[in-house]
Amino acid sequence: MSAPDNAPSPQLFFETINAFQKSAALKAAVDLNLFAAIGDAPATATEIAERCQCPLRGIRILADNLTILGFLTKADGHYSLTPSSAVFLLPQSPAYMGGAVKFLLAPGLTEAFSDLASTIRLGRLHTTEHGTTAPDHPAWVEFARAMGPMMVPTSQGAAALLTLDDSRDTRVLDISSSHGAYGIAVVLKNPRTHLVALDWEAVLAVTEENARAAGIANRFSKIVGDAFTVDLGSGYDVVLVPNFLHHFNLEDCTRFLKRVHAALRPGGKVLIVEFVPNDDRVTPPPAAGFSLVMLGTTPEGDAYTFAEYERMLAEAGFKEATLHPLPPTMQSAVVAVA
Ligand SMILES: Nc1ncnc2c1ncn2[C@@H]1O[C@H](CSCC[C@H]([NH3+])C(=O)O)[C@@H](O)[C@H]1O
Repeated sequence: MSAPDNAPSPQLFFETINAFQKSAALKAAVDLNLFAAIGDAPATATEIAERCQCPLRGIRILADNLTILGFLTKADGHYSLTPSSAVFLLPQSPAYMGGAVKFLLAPGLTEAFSDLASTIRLGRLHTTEHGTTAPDHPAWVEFARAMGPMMVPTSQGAAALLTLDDSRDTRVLDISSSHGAYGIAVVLKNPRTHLVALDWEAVLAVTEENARAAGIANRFSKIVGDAFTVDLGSGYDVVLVPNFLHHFNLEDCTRFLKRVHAALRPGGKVLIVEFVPNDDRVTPPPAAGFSLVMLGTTPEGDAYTFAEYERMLAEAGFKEATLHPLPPTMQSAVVAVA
């Protein structure tokens, strides 16, 4: 006789309280280069241990655990990569995400979650005053180096939403350019477009490196400094605002969007990329869950709904706000006209 679906179970408690062990196992596999050690041919624990130059016991237990988690499959004592692991966890893959481990599990970030109760009770971060919104926060250089490959599908989806006039020279401003993936994707699609990238100085060095590698160095310039106060310039055809607004409160986002409106030419577009939960704020889980990241790492950030973006954009002077999910990613674009 099987238990009814709603029978009390401690399973969720154990899965959640031990979730840090899943992160630790995946981080160990990336650190030990275990996915590359398997590659495209099934391998035994002994073979993997030899290739990783580790004692057998740890590799066998780790490989079994990664199989339980769904990163590997196991048949007849041989481990293989799943299609997703081959795409995202083999270092030679263009979509390799192993580098993101450095940012996502950086001590500063995990520490921010070490006493969430205090953060909630105090109504401010328990570790630092400004969290990741501090000027020149060093985590953003790590982010720019580590997260670029993860942003490629989202940036291409976002670029596909924009049609730029190819009968004249056009200009795009990328706010919080970081790795540069968003601005570069637009410029690569539009041969007469010039990219202006804005971020902190040390981060812009990474943007510039990536712009050069993408072959657009001659259509690239920078604005260094605080996006809330630095001169943004004017007459842009498009302003990209990817993953920036969620760090701030609604009033500051609206104030910022007014600046963006003033920087666009009439009829120009703002394209925001964000985690956009439904009005219930609990679905879809990946987008809705992002607000916890902002609770842990910023003083006032949040994941805003489309209705909230519509209000902020209208107040800032924009019209025709539309929402565009960017599958297969968990993010959406909000586009509006100046
Ligand atoms: N006040 C600020 N002025 C300029 N850049 C900022 C500011 N606050 C945060 N940033 C940058 O905003 C970025 C946030 S992460 C988002 C990066 C990129 N747009 C993406 O979608 O992947 C980081 O690169 C920070 O350095």
